[in-house]
Amino acid sequence: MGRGRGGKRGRTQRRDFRDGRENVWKKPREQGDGDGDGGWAPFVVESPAFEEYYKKQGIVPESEWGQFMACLRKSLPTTFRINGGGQYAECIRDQMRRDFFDCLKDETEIDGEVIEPPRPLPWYPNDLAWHLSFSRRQLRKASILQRIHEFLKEENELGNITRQEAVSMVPPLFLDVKPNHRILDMCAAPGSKTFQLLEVIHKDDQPGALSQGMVIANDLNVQRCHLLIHQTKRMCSPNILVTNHEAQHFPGLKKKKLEVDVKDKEPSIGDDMGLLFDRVLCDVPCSGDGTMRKAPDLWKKWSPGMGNGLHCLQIQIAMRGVALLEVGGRMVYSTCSLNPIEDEAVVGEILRQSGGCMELLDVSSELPTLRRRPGLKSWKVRGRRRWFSSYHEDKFRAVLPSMFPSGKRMAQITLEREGDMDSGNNVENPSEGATESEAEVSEFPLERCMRILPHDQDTGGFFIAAFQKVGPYKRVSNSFSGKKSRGRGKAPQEAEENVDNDTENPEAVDNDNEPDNAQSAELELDSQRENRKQQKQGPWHGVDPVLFLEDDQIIRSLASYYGIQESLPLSGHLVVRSEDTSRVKRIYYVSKSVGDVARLNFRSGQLLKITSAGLKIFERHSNKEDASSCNFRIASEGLPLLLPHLTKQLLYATKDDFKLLLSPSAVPFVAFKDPAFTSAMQSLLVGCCVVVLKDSVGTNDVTAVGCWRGRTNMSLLVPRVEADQMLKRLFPEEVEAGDRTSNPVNANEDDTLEEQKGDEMDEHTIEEDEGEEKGDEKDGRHTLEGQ
Ligand SMILES: C[S@@+](CC[C@H](N)C(=O)[O-])C[C@H]1O[C@@H](n2cnc3c(N)ncnc32)[C@H](O)[C@@H]1O
Repeated sequence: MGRGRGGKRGRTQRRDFRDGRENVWKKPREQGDGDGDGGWAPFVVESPAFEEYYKKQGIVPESEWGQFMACLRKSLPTTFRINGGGQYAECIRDQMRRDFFDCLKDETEIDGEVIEPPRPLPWYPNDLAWHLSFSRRQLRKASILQRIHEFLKEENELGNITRQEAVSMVPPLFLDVKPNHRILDMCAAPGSKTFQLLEVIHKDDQPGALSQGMVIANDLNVQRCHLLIHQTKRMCSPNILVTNHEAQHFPGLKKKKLEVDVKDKEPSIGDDMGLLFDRVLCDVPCSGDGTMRKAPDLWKKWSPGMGNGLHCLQIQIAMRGVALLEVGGRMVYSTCSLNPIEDEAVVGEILRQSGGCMELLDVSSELPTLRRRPGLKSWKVRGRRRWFSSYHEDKFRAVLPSMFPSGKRMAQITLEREGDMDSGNNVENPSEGATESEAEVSEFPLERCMRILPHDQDTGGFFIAAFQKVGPYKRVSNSFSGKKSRGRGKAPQEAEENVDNDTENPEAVDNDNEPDNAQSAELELDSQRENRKQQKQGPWHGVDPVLFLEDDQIIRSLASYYGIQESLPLSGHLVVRSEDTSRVKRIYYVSKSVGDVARLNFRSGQLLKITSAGLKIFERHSNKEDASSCNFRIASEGLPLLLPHLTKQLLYATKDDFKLLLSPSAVPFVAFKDPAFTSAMQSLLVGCCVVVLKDSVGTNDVTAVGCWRGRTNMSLLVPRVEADQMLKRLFPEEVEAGDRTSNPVNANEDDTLEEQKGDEMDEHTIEEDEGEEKGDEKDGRHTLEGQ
């Protein structure tokens, strides 16, 4: 297990600090490009269209334009977060400071080049996020930098830190999460922000007690959902549910009318209002032009159509978030795009459509050390052929009205004029004095939005807006929404008003006049339409339902074999994915909060497509040596949860014996040095057991591993690579560098893992990545080595 919750168990997270950042800045030379060296060429980092667009939008004062562009062309520094929060994370931070960073405090020079010392991100709580900026050349020259690099690489592999772009850490901080909150992360993969949310949910956890909060992490892309499951596994949290829906059609769970059961004595979630959330994070798909520093290929691809094409989807997702938010709850909308069409225009439309139920929060007093610029109140819209300063100019409906600061369009003037004529009003000046040349200004306090510019603190670009729901959501019909929708861009229906799956009966947003330049929106929506058809079929075909394990025999056998105390209730908390309990391969533990949602989902007709629920704690394991023994061994990630409640099959080893146990092959009983340990071992039943490092008991870093007690020997139930990392961490002085590397088979497995995992590199791109379904299957490799 390693070290408890929050990456402390040491799950492998092989992500090399070198990789990703620098390589992204090179691309293969086209074949036959002349020099024949087969080498690399840098990306072209300019785009006249980009410059023209943003100069016109005025997101950066003219005087700073050069600085802004120069910064965008530079590669991004490395930033990382220490995982898990709490005392353990603080220990790592202190060790890192003491051993490495303190000696670099005062800028040092290498060959006349100044080394910028590592520094904590000033706005991130408790100095748990850091910024490093060394060049490869500096790394080669200075041994201290090499040591830092190695240390971070290792911590990353152990799952103790996560590389994450600085600005991507911001949205969860403005969500003001409390440990008892129910949170919906609408577009969650690859999961870096979900991880942060889980950290807060578990921040006050005491050993043996479970948090009441939960996170539903949703993503449209199933491969990316699996990536997220893999990332968040390191939190060892039973308080997470991963779902796979179009966020704009995220199901509203409510008991079917007939099933609102009077026999239910205790009120439970969903009885009255459907499943609502205390916090909603809308980190929507976007054009991602704030990420050019790490994805320089965007320079070549960039066009205004990228943002225009996503505007509609972004509004739909956010409005679904509004509907699913509790009154009094907070929602954060964020993009890694600098484009006002994806940013302020969407925020304006959220405020417009929510008819006063959403307030745009002034969060200027929160995270005061984070440098940000106020949102724009005025911007322009770029159609395919021309610029529009105002809806007055869009006579041919080339762009969507919601893209304008006023949210109006020409058709509206006609309608207003007709209305006014009917009521005998003066229609001389229907547009209240606005003329074609006048730029529009939004009526909303959009200056409360935040735009993070790259050159302000050497980051990527980002946009964030925080809302509070101040009243129930009643859909506001657009004054020009009388026409029939052509079926695309359906608006979400509010959860409060919806008894059944609202995807069955979506109301139409008035976007029947598609903008000329919305082809990418068309493509995006096309690919999602297919998915929607399938979503309407729920319960889900081809997706195993989440079922509560009600087989008393199995539950009793687990409780009695491992001596699980009542402090960890099993009944009502164990879920499986197969109806036939004789074939159940994995058992998951869900917190009460997740269990409640799973039950509600059942009563609502299984509208949720659940990819993963809770935390895997047991895996089937046939025991050939003793058929009468328990058929389930403890899964590595379930060990931190179980450990405080175990009373049987539990051993405490001295350092020497623990080290022996971590060796690659099975260890005969007679080889252990401590006779008390050997005799305790012999008194265990044959099968899975847990060995705790004696010295770690009572510390923040309880170290334990799952083992197999055979007839004459003990072997580890931990992947080799994890055992090697544990060896290295616990016995650094004794483990030879050569011994530390895992065997080639395991190393390869994990390299593959690394490629699939992705990190902030992928989080804001709208293209599919190369993730693979892995989820639990990956743990099929927890084989009994050496038996
Ligand atoms: C900006 S990324 C999210 C990054 C994530 N919040 C994180 O911090 O790791 C946007 C995500 O939205 C997903 N996505 C795209 N369209 C979606 C939709 N209609 N509903 C839900 N998710 C969607 C993409 O698969 C992608 O993973």
